[in-house]
Amino acid sequence: MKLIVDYANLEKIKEMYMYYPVDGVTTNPSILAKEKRNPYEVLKEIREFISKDGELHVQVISKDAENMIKEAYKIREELGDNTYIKIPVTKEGLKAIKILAHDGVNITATAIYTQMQAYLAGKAGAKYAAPYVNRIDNLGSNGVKVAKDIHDIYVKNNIDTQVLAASFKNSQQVLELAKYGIGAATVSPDVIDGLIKLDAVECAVDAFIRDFEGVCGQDKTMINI
Ligand SMILES: O=C[C@H](O)COP(=O)(O)O
Repeated sequence: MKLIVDYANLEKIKEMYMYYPVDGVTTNPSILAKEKRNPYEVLKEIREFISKDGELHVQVISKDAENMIKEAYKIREELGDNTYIKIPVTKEGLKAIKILAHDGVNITATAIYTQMQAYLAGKAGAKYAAPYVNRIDNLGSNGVKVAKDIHDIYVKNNIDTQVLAASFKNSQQVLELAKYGIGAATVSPDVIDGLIKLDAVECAVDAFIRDFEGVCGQDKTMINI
């Protein structure tokens, strides 16, 4: 399972890349709005940092297929042809996905709440489909199960689309989908930090250091004993 950073703040993205084995960056209009400046400025800085081959996902704003397609080409012109264009899976979105995928544009089908949205997006040629795990949970359904079902539907129907699960609020949701082997999860920095934050680990490391210092003295390491 790829691990992608769902964020647009460059400093935070740099920190995530420094500490964690992450595979790319996803954004959406709300995430970009938090930066409070021209979204293309923000996205170009991210693109420069992750390099031209890094995986970057950027969402269109329009609601009709014709303008979604125009936006897709503008985004590619600004950020490179390998940029994944996020298109919400509405009826108009499906029309745009079909046309763009046919033209070789990388599509991430987004705003997915149901298995059937994902099935149709996959058949239309999307490279990724992004079910919103936590938002589905908040509707009283089961986001992890929806994401697993979508993975199974693709495998059983020979649809060459990967699940890129999104909208995570806790480690358990990420763990369940990693165990299932879905294609990718896009996760906010605070939830990524939570994947490894465990007091027991800190306590174990501190105990090792105390034992070592008991024999070798304080501030000693394997370099200066
Ligand atoms: O682009 C979609 C987001 O990953 C949704 O995440 P959120 O539910 O935390 O806003």
